[in-house]
Amino acid sequence: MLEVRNLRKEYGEFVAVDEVTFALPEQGALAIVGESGSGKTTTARMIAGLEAPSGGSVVVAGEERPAGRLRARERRVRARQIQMVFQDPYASLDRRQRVGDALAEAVGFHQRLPADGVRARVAELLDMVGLDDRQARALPKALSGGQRQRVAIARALAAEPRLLILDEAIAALDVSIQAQILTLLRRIRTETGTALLFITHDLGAVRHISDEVLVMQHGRVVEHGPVATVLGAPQHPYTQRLVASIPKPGWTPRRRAERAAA
Ligand SMILES: Nc1ncnc2c1ncn2[C@@H]1O[C@H](COP(=O)(O)OP(=O)(O)OP(=O)(O)O)[C@@H](O)[C@H]1O
Repeated sequence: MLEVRNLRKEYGEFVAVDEVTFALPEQGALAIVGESGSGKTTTARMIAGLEAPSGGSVVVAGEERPAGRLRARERRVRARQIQMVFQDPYASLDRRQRVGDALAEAVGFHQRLPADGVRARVAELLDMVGLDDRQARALPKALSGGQRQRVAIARALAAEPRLLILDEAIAALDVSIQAQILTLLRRIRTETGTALLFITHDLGAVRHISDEVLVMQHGRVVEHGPVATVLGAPQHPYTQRLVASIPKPGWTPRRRAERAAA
Protein backbone atom coordinates (compact mmCIF):
# COMPACT_ATOMS: atom_id res chain seq x y z
CA MET A 1 0.00 0.00 0.00
CA LEU A 2 3.01 2.26 0.47
CA GLU A 3 6.13 2.47 -1.65
CA VAL A 4 8.87 4.89 -0.76
CA ARG A 5 11.55 5.28 -3.41
CA ASN A 6 14.88 7.08 -3.01
CA LEU A 7 13.35 9.59 -0.64
CA ARG A 8 15.65 12.52 0.11
CA LYS A 9 15.46 15.69 2.16
CA GLU A 10 17.99 18.47 2.15
CA TYR A 11 18.03 21.43 4.50
CA GLY A 12 20.47 23.72 2.72
CA GLU A 13 23.75 21.80 2.54
CA PHE A 14 22.63 19.27 5.12
CA VAL A 15 21.12 15.97 3.94
CA ALA A 16 18.64 14.84 6.61
CA VAL A 17 17.23 11.89 4.61
CA ASP A 18 19.22 10.15 1.91
CA GLU A 19 17.96 7.55 -0.59
CA VAL A 20 15.42 5.93 1.71
CA THR A 21 13.59 3.11 -0.06
CA PHE A 22 11.11 0.62 1.39
CA ALA A 23 7.64 -0.80 0.90
CA LEU A 24 4.84 -1.53 3.33
CA PRO A 25 2.21 -4.11 2.37
CA GLU A 26 -1.53 -3.67 2.97
CA GLN A 27 -2.19 -4.20 6.71
CA GLY A 28 1.56 -4.48 7.37
CA ALA A 29 3.48 -3.06 10.31
CA LEU A 30 6.93 -1.55 9.95
CA ALA A 31 9.05 0.19 12.54
CA ILE A 32 11.68 2.81 11.71
CA VAL A 33 14.30 2.99 14.44
CA GLY A 34 17.44 5.01 14.91
CA GLU A 35 18.92 7.46 17.34
CA SER A 36 17.86 11.07 17.64
CA GLY A 37 18.57 13.03 14.47
CA SER A 38 18.79 9.98 12.19
CA GLY A 39 15.97 11.27 9.96
CA LYS A 40 12.99 9.18 11.16
CA THR A 41 10.58 12.06 11.73
CA THR A 42 11.54 13.79 8.50
CA THR A 43 10.89 10.55 6.60
CA ALA A 44 7.48 10.15 8.31
CA ARG A 45 6.51 13.75 7.61
CA MET A 46 7.34 13.38 3.92
CA ILE A 47 5.24 10.22 3.73
CA ALA A 48 2.33 11.99 5.43
CA GLY A 49 2.69 14.93 3.03
CA LEU A 50 3.60 17.40 5.78
CA GLU A 51 7.01 18.04 4.28
CA ALA A 52 8.00 18.22 0.60
CA PRO A 53 10.77 15.78 -0.40
CA SER A 54 13.88 17.15 -2.13
CA GLY A 55 13.91 13.98 -4.21
CA GLY A 56 12.36 10.55 -4.63
CA SER A 57 8.73 9.57 -4.45
CA VAL A 58 5.97 8.34 -2.16
CA VAL A 59 3.48 6.03 -3.84
CA VAL A 60 0.28 5.25 -1.93
CA ALA A 61 -2.03 2.53 -3.23
CA GLY A 62 -0.30 2.69 -6.64
CA GLU A 63 -0.59 6.46 -6.98
CA GLU A 64 2.27 8.87 -6.65
CA ARG A 65 1.53 11.62 -4.16
CA PRO A 66 1.73 15.00 -5.85
CA ALA A 67 3.98 17.60 -4.24
CA GLY A 68 2.83 21.16 -3.61
CA ARG A 69 -0.40 22.73 -2.41
CA LEU A 70 -3.54 20.64 -2.43
CA ARG A 71 -7.17 21.57 -2.78
CA ALA A 72 -9.45 20.82 0.20
CA ARG A 73 -10.96 17.79 -1.51
CA GLU A 74 -7.54 16.30 -2.28
CA ARG A 75 -6.43 16.94 1.30
CA ARG A 76 -9.46 14.98 2.48
CA VAL A 77 -8.68 12.07 0.17
CA ARG A 78 -5.11 12.10 1.43
CA ALA A 79 -6.19 12.20 5.05
CA ARG A 80 -8.31 9.13 4.46
CA GLN A 81 -5.19 7.31 3.35
CA ILE A 82 -2.64 8.37 5.94
CA GLN A 83 -3.05 9.72 9.47
CA MET A 84 -0.31 10.61 11.90
CA VAL A 85 -0.21 10.49 15.71
CA PHE A 86 2.49 12.47 17.51
CA GLN A 87 4.38 12.20 20.78
CA ASP A 88 2.49 14.95 22.60
CA PRO A 89 -1.26 14.48 22.20
CA TYR A 90 -1.98 17.48 24.43
CA ALA A 91 -0.42 19.79 21.85
CA SER A 92 -2.61 18.39 19.08
CA LEU A 93 -5.91 18.51 21.00
CA ASP A 94 -8.10 21.61 21.35
CA ARG A 95 -8.01 22.32 25.10
CA ARG A 96 -11.53 23.83 25.08
CA GLN A 97 -13.16 20.96 23.24
CA ARG A 98 -14.65 17.93 24.98
CA VAL A 99 -13.31 14.61 23.80
CA GLY A 100 -16.63 13.45 22.33
CA ASP A 101 -17.08 16.75 20.46
CA ALA A 102 -13.53 16.54 19.05
CA LEU A 103 -14.24 13.06 17.74
CA ALA A 104 -17.63 14.10 16.34
CA GLU A 105 -15.90 16.94 14.48
CA ALA A 106 -13.33 14.53 13.02
CA VAL A 107 -16.04 12.05 11.97
CA GLY A 108 -18.08 14.87 10.38
CA PHE A 109 -15.01 16.08 8.50
CA HIS A 110 -14.35 12.70 6.90
CA GLN A 111 -17.83 11.27 6.43
CA ARG A 112 -21.20 12.64 5.42
CA LEU A 113 -23.41 11.18 8.15
CA PRO A 114 -26.67 12.24 9.84
CA ALA A 115 -26.35 13.33 13.51
CA ASP A 116 -27.27 9.92 14.91
CA GLY A 117 -24.78 8.28 12.54
CA VAL A 118 -22.04 10.57 13.85
CA ARG A 119 -23.00 9.72 17.45
CA ALA A 120 -22.88 5.99 16.69
CA ARG A 121 -19.49 6.30 15.00
CA VAL A 122 -18.09 8.34 17.95
CA ALA A 123 -19.33 5.63 20.35
CA GLU A 124 -17.64 3.01 18.18
CA LEU A 125 -14.33 4.94 18.16
CA LEU A 126 -14.43 5.48 21.94
CA ASP A 127 -15.09 1.79 22.41
CA MET A 128 -12.27 0.86 20.03
CA VAL A 129 -9.69 2.81 22.04
CA GLY A 130 -11.11 1.89 25.45
CA LEU A 131 -12.53 5.23 26.60
CA ASP A 132 -15.85 5.54 28.47
CA ASP A 133 -18.73 8.08 28.55
CA ARG A 134 -17.24 10.05 31.41
CA GLN A 135 -14.01 10.51 29.47
CA ALA A 136 -15.98 11.45 26.36
CA ARG A 137 -17.54 14.35 28.29
CA ALA A 138 -14.16 15.49 29.68
CA LEU A 139 -11.79 18.18 28.48
CA PRO A 140 -8.27 17.00 27.54
CA LYS A 141 -6.79 18.49 30.74
CA ALA A 142 -8.86 16.08 32.85
CA LEU A 143 -7.32 13.05 31.14
CA SER A 144 -4.08 11.18 31.76
CA GLY A 145 -1.31 11.08 29.15
CA GLY A 146 -2.32 7.57 28.09
CA GLN A 147 -5.99 8.56 27.78
CA ARG A 148 -5.08 11.61 25.68
CA GLN A 149 -3.04 9.39 23.39
CA ARG A 150 -6.11 7.13 23.06
CA VAL A 151 -8.13 10.21 22.03
CA ALA A 152 -5.48 11.14 19.44
CA ILE A 153 -5.58 7.58 18.05
CA ALA A 154 -9.41 7.58 17.94
CA ARG A 155 -9.38 10.92 16.12
CA ALA A 156 -6.90 9.55 13.57
CA LEU A 157 -9.07 6.45 13.10
CA ALA A 158 -12.12 8.65 12.38
CA ALA A 159 -10.62 9.05 8.90
CA GLU A 160 -10.54 5.26 8.46
CA PRO A 161 -6.96 5.58 7.23
CA ARG A 162 -5.20 2.76 5.45
CA LEU A 163 -1.99 3.75 7.19
CA LEU A 164 -1.45 5.12 10.67
CA ILE A 165 1.96 6.70 11.34
CA LEU A 166 2.90 6.85 15.01
CA ASP A 167 5.82 9.20 15.63
CA GLU A 168 7.23 8.41 19.09
CA ALA A 169 3.60 8.13 20.11
CA ILE A 170 4.28 6.21 23.31
CA ALA A 171 7.66 7.69 24.20
CA ALA A 172 6.32 10.09 26.83
CA LEU A 173 4.14 7.52 28.62
CA ASP A 174 4.87 5.31 31.64
CA VAL A 175 6.13 1.86 30.70
CA SER A 176 2.91 0.09 31.78
CA ILE A 177 0.81 2.57 29.78
CA GLN A 178 3.12 2.11 26.78
CA ALA A 179 2.34 -1.62 26.92
CA GLN A 180 -1.41 -0.89 26.98
CA ILE A 181 -1.17 1.40 23.96
CA LEU A 182 0.92 -1.17 22.06
CA THR A 183 -1.74 -3.80 22.80
CA LEU A 184 -4.42 -1.37 21.61
CA LEU A 185 -2.53 -0.69 18.37
CA ARG A 186 -2.11 -4.41 17.72
CA ARG A 187 -5.85 -4.90 18.20
CA ILE A 188 -6.69 -1.97 15.92
CA ARG A 189 -4.48 -3.44 13.22
CA THR A 190 -6.22 -6.82 13.48
CA GLU A 191 -9.74 -5.39 13.68
CA THR A 192 -9.53 -2.64 11.07
CA GLY A 193 -6.67 -3.79 8.83
CA THR A 194 -4.96 -0.40 9.22
CA ALA A 195 -1.25 -0.64 8.36
CA LEU A 196 1.14 0.79 10.96
CA LEU A 197 4.35 2.75 10.56
CA PHE A 198 5.94 3.05 13.94
CA ILE A 199 8.68 5.66 14.42
CA THR A 200 10.67 5.04 17.56
CA HIS A 201 14.10 5.01 19.16
CA ASP A 202 12.91 2.18 21.42
CA LEU A 203 13.94 -1.16 19.92
CA GLY A 204 12.24 -3.01 22.79
CA ALA A 205 8.80 -1.77 21.68
CA VAL A 206 9.47 -2.84 18.10
CA ARG A 207 9.21 -6.53 18.98
CA HIS A 208 5.65 -6.04 20.21
CA ILE A 209 4.26 -4.12 17.30
CA SER A 210 5.92 -4.69 13.96
CA ASP A 211 6.72 -7.39 11.42
CA GLU A 212 9.64 -5.55 9.90
CA VAL A 213 12.14 -3.03 11.09
CA LEU A 214 14.19 -0.49 9.21
CA VAL A 215 17.23 0.99 10.94
CA MET A 216 18.33 4.53 10.07
CA GLN A 217 21.61 6.26 10.80
CA HIS A 218 22.62 9.71 9.54
CA GLY A 219 19.63 9.83 7.18
CA ARG A 220 20.32 6.47 5.53
CA VAL A 221 18.86 2.99 5.88
CA VAL A 222 21.61 0.76 7.29
CA GLU A 223 19.55 -2.38 7.86
CA HIS A 224 16.06 -3.60 6.96
CA GLY A 225 14.36 -6.94 7.51
CA PRO A 226 11.97 -9.00 9.63
CA VAL A 227 12.08 -7.98 13.31
CA ALA A 228 13.22 -11.43 14.50
CA THR A 229 16.12 -11.44 12.04
CA VAL A 230 17.30 -7.88 12.61
CA LEU A 231 17.02 -8.03 16.40
CA GLY A 232 18.18 -11.66 16.60
CA ALA A 233 21.21 -11.36 14.34
CA PRO A 234 21.94 -7.70 13.59
CA GLN A 235 24.45 -7.31 10.75
CA HIS A 236 25.36 -3.64 10.82
CA PRO A 237 27.62 -2.41 13.68
CA TYR A 238 25.15 0.40 14.43
CA THR A 239 22.24 -2.05 14.76
CA GLN A 240 24.44 -4.31 16.90
CA ARG A 241 25.04 -1.39 19.27
CA LEU A 242 21.33 -0.54 19.36
CA VAL A 243 20.38 -4.16 20.08
CA ALA A 244 23.04 -4.41 22.81
CA SER A 245 21.46 -1.41 24.52
CA ILE A 246 17.95 -2.96 24.83
CA PRO A 247 17.27 -3.65 28.51
CA LYS A 248 17.12 -7.41 29.14
CA PRO A 249 13.86 -8.95 30.42
CA GLY A 250 13.51 -8.38 34.13
CA TRP A 251 15.70 -5.29 34.13
CA THR A 252 14.17 -2.38 36.00
CA PRO A 253 15.69 0.90 37.13
CA ARG A 254 14.63 0.00 40.69
CA ARG A 255 16.66 -3.19 40.67
CA ARG A 256 19.69 -1.38 39.39
CA ALA A 257 19.32 1.18 42.17
CA GLU A 258 18.99 -1.65 44.69
CA ARG A 259 22.11 -3.30 43.31
CA ALA A 260 24.00 -0.05 43.61
CA ALA A 261 22.86 0.34 47.21
CA ALA A 262 23.80 -3.25 48.11
N1 LIG B 1 13.35 22.19 9.38
C1 LIG B 1 14.61 21.79 9.52
N2 LIG B 1 15.65 22.57 9.18
C2 LIG B 1 16.93 22.15 9.30
N3 LIG B 1 17.28 20.92 9.75
C3 LIG B 1 16.29 20.11 10.10
C4 LIG B 1 14.90 20.46 10.01
N4 LIG B 1 14.15 19.40 10.43
C5 LIG B 1 15.03 18.45 10.78
N5 LIG B 1 16.30 18.85 10.58
C6 LIG B 1 17.52 18.05 10.83
O1 LIG B 1 17.41 16.83 10.15
C7 LIG B 1 17.95 15.76 10.93
C8 LIG B 1 16.94 14.65 11.10
O2 LIG B 1 15.90 15.09 11.95
P1 LIG B 1 14.68 14.17 12.35
O3 LIG B 1 13.79 14.96 13.26
O4 LIG B 1 14.09 13.59 11.14
O5 LIG B 1 15.42 13.02 13.18
P2 LIG B 1 14.77 11.91 14.09
O6 LIG B 1 15.51 10.66 13.78
O7 LIG B 1 13.31 11.88 13.96
O8 LIG B 1 15.17 12.43 15.52
P3 LIG B 1 14.27 12.49 16.87
O9 LIG B 1 14.14 11.08 17.32
O10 LIG B 1 15.13 13.33 17.79
O11 LIG B 1 13.00 13.16 16.51
C9 LIG B 1 18.42 16.39 12.25
O12 LIG B 1 19.80 16.60 12.20
C10 LIG B 1 17.68 17.70 12.31
O13 LIG B 1 18.39 18.65 13.01
